Amino acid sequence: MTPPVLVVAAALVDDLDAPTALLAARRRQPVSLAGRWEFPGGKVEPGEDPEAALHREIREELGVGLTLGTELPGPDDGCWRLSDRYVMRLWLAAVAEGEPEPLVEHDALLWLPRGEWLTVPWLDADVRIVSALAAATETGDRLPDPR
Ligand SMILES: Nc1nc2c([nH]c(=O)n2[C@H]2C[C@H](O)[C@@H](COP(=O)(O)OP(=O)(O)OP(=O)(O)O)O2)c(=O)[nH]1
Repeated sequence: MTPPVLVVAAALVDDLDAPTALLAARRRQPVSLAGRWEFPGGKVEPGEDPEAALHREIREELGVGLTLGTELPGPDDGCWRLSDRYVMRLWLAAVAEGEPEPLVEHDALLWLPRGEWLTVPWLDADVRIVSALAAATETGDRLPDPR
């Protein structure tokens, strides 16, 4: 069986220590996923370091530099299973440089205030991840430091 492809993505927030706003990105393609919201990111290339891939993808897709925060580990060997073909790793991140714009893969970006993170139609696999992220970043329940 072919091993799943690793996708890396960023939960971009306004403040890594006390996140309130979360950036959602609306896919423009393929048609089957267009109009649904996701965490910006993409596939890790063969031999590529996952964190380097995340910086590359976000630079390509949103035109910004990142400060990476802690990873939100998932229940599938530390990853989040998206489908038979893909698993995802997700990091909290803040914009270090630039202003996010929907350059390539997306046709809209939205900063969602806390309490409204689930109010847009996320890709199916992302719904439980957004819920887990909201729970993990509630005030007083901080994720551990990344390193
Ligand atoms: N980037 C991203 N992909 C997701 C999320 N949730 C989810 O199910 N996926 C799926 C959609 C795609 O089928 C798959 C791969 O992601 P992608 O299409 O963004 O990868 P990519 O940017 O490298 O794509 P491409 O250049 O090859 O077109 O992961 C998510 O939150 N973010």
